[in-house]
Amino acid sequence: MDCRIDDRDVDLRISVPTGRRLAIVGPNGAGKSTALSLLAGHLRPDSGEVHLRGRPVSSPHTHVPAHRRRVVSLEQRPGLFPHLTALENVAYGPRSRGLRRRPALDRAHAELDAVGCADLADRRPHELSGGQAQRVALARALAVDPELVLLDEPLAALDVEIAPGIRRLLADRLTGRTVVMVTHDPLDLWALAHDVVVVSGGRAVQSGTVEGVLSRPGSDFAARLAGVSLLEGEVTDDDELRTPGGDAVTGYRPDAASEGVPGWAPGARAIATVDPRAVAVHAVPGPAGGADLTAGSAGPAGLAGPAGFAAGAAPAHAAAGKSSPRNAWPARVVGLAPAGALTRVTTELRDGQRVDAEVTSRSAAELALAPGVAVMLVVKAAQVALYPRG
Ligand SMILES: Nc1ncnc2c1ncn2[C@@H]1O[C@H](COP(=O)(O)OP(=O)(O)OP(=O)(O)O)[C@@H](O)[C@H]1O
Repeated sequence: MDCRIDDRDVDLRISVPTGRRLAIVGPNGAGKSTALSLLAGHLRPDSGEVHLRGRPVSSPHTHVPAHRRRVVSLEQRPGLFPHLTALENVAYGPRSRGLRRRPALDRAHAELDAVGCADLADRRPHELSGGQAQRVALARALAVDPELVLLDEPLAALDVEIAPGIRRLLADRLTGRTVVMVTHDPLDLWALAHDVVVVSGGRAVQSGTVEGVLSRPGSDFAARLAGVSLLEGEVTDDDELRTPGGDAVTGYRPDAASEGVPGWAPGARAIATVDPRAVAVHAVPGPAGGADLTAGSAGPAGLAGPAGFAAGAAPAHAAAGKSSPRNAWPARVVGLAPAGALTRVTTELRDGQRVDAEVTSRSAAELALAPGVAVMLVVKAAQVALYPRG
C-alpha cells in the first residue's frame, strides 16, 4: 500500500509479500492503527492505493468495502458474537460467504479442532476464558481463508501465563499466511514476524527483516525493542564515534568487512548500540573508590572496581591495565526499573543521550543508585557495535 491520510499527516508505503508476516512498530500516534484500518478497508486514503494480491482495493477510482475484502482482524478483544456458540461463531464467516450449512459446520469443527477447542464447540462466549475466546477468534478468522490476516496486539489483554500458548498457536496457525501485525512486544517480533517496519510521525523510517532491524536499530524506538541503547554521533579521524556531548565511543564495526557499506568516514553520522548487560556502573567518587556494578557482580558496596575512577578524570578509553580497550562515560542516573532479577538503570550522558545498564538489584541498592546520582559507565569496546547512520 502507498497511501496518504491528510488530516492525520500519515503517508505510508508498506508492502508485504504473499506468505510473509510483517510487524508494524512505532511509538504512540505513529500511524500503526491507521495502516491497519487502510488495509482492512475501514479507512479510505485521501490519495494513493491499497493493493491486495495485486488488485487495487482502494484507489482514486475504487473502494472495496471491508466486508467484501478477504481480510480478517484479530484484536485484543476476541469480539465473538455473544448469542452464538463457539461453533456457530466460526461457521458464520463461511456461511456468509455462501457455503451451505453442513460444509460450513464441518469447516468450523476442523478450525476449532486446529486451535485445540473442539470440546468447546457448544459454549457461548461468556462461558469461555480469555485465552479460549482468543483461540476461537483465531479459528473464526481463519475459517474464511483470508488473503490477509491483521493482528492488532492480540496477546496484549491476556494474562502472562496464557499469552505464550496463544503466541505459539498463532505462529503455528499463521504459517504460510500473509500477515500484518501491530505489536509493542519484542517477543512477538521474534516469534511471529519475518519483517518489521518502524513507523514514526506517520512515515516508515526503517524496514527490513526482524533480525536486520533489531541488530541495527535506526531509532531509539527500535533500539528499545531490541533491548539495546542507541548513541548517535560523528565518526572521528580515529574511527571512533564522538557524541554531541564530547564522549568518545570506541567499538567494533560488524559490517566493516562487508562490501558496500557506504557512509563511514570522518565527520559522517554514525550510531553505536550498547547492550545494557555489558555496561558496568561505577559510583563516582566514592570514599572507597568506584564500586563495580555489573550484572554478575553482587559484591559488597565499596568494593573497588577494576579501574577506580575519579569523577570526570577518567580517560575516554579507560584502558584498565593491559586489558581490552574500554569506554568510560560520565553519566547521571535518571531512572531505575525492575528487570526480572536485575535492575535496569537508565542513565543520561552529558548530551542527554540515554544508556541503560542492567545490574543486580543488590548492587543497585548497595550503591544507593537513585535518580540524580552521578556515575561512570564502563563498557568494553568489544561490546559496542558501530555503524554508519545510513
Ligand atoms: N479517528 C481519527 N481522526 C483523526 N485523527 C486520528 C484518528 N485516529 C488517529 N488519528 C491521528 O492519526 C495519527 C496516527 O494515529 P494512529 O492511531 O494510527 O497511531 P498508532 O501508531 O496506532 O498509535 P497507538 O500506538 O497510540 O495506537 C495520530 O496523529 C493520531 O492523532
